[in-house]
Amino acid sequence: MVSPDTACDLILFGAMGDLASKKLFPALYQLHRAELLSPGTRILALARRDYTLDEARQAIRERLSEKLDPSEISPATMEAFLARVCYENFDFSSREGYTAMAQWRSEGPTENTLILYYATPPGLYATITGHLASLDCCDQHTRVVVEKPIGHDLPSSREFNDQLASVFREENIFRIDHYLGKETVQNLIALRFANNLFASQWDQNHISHIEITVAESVGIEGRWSYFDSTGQLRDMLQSHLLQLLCLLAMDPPSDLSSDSIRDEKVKVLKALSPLTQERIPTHLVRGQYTAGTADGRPVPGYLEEEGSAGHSDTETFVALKVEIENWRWAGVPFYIRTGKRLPEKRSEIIVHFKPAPHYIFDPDQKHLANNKLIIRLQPDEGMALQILTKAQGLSRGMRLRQGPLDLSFAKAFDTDRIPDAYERLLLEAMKGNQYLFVRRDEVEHAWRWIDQLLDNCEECGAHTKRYAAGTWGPVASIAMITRDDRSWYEDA
Ligand SMILES: NC(=O)C1=CN([C@@H]2O[C@H](COP(=O)(O)OP(=O)(O)OC[C@H]3O[C@@H](n4cnc5c(N)ncnc54)[C@H](OP(=O)(O)O)[C@@H]3O)[C@@H](O)[C@H]2O)C=CC1
Ligand SMILES: O=C1O[C@H](COP(=O)(O)O)[C@@H](O)[C@H](O)[C@H]1O
Repeated sequence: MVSPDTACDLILFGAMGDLASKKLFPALYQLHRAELLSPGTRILALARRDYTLDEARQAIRERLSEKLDPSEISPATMEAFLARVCYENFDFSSREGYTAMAQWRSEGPTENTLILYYATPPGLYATITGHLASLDCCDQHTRVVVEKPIGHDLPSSREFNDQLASVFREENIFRIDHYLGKETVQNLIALRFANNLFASQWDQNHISHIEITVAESVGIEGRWSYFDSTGQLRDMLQSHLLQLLCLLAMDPPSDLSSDSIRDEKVKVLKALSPLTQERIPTHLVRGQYTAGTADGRPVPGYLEEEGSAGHSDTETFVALKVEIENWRWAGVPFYIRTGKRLPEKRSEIIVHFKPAPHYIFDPDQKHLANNKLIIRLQPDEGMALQILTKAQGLSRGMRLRQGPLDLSFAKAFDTDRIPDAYERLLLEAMKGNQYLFVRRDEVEHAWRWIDQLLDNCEECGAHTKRYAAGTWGPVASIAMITRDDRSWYEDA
């Protein structure tokens, strides 16, 4: 837990945007409510709209009321939280406005740690950094929190990382991948390295293959122009899915320090087998949704979404087979898929263990033979280990039955609420702990792998395939895994 003594001056660039309304202010409010913010912590909200301080606080109050459960709001707590918040409006691209920010900073205690949070459209990150540098607003202790995407490809991410490095020290740069803040994602470290049962079985001797599914039922939610120039590969695979893969596949770090964990993740990224042009037809499926249904309602196709240009080959779904070229994982495929407008919001990892070396039961039950560990990241956070037992009853002989050892975190630990990822991430940034943030070399190795994949797709003229909203992606995704005599978990 963070010491509430760590007083910070948190400056939020883009404080009236979607991310700030949906995630950042609710997370800050929850930290305040849990008394995890130091009494001395101050928040400066910056945006373009011309609000007075009262209007800005009212806007934040309304957004919090929409977002939080009524039981979490008390007028006294809300007012005490809002009293921490100041507001300034200016255009971040013009130098002048930054003086108001510097003024606010100079009015507070100088010992407060300065944290700058970039929650603006990514096109503004470089401009803001440039102004902060030229106005001498930062010192060697200033921290910066940067939302994804960090660049659009390897060259642009390097350029931006170089610029950040010219102003901030790497140990003060907090690159967000909000999946790392999710409790269930952090639990991968506990599961793997606190339980020798799993630690000793976590390799190609015992595991046949692993599935990672991050499915969303939403479409692109009014972000057509951002999404169309990005796509699911860059938006989700380059960041969240590769991070999940790293946490699943990395070797044990020698301790829990930021660098020990990140060193191990980098080794995985370096060992990813390239998706060459020869492999693209069998190892990669990209899809784009057409009209269909979501939660029982008809929904438009990607090309009919608001803001659409009417034509595009951008993928809203991707499925791929990834191999890791090292001793631990040789010959173990990782099947990964993620998409918009799938039947439900569900993120889960399925670890398929190999069958026992010698099989003595009815041959007609051999299909049951593999143990599976199902890690539910969201919703119904928890995990289940599918094991084989004897089917109960006198008439059944030695028949096998598969059943789960099921652990639902909410039920087992009587958790009333699981903290949102941003609560954890803001807390760690205030503490100065980087283990849940992405280091420069991780971002760049991830881009290197994604760039070659996209280049190879283009070279071999691979196009996106269509799937109806409300289905599990193009049929080619099922064919990809069926070719290996396997199936995606929900089809099993
Ligand atoms: N929204 C989400 O769920 C997620 C967002 N992100 C990332 O977070 C970042 C912010 O996204 P999001 O909140 O959706 O963006 P929005 O477009 O909703 O918000 C942008 C904010 O920046 C302000 N702003 C924009 N241009 C200027 C300018 N020239 N001068 C001053 N203020 C400006 C806006 O001010 P005003 O409102 O006054 O115009 C607004 O407060 C992006 O990098 C995005 O990729 C990452 C993960 C999820
Ligand atoms: O970063 C992003 O993540 C969200 C999905 O996050 P989740 O926590 O709801 O699983 C995704 O919708 C968005 O496109 C992407 O930019």
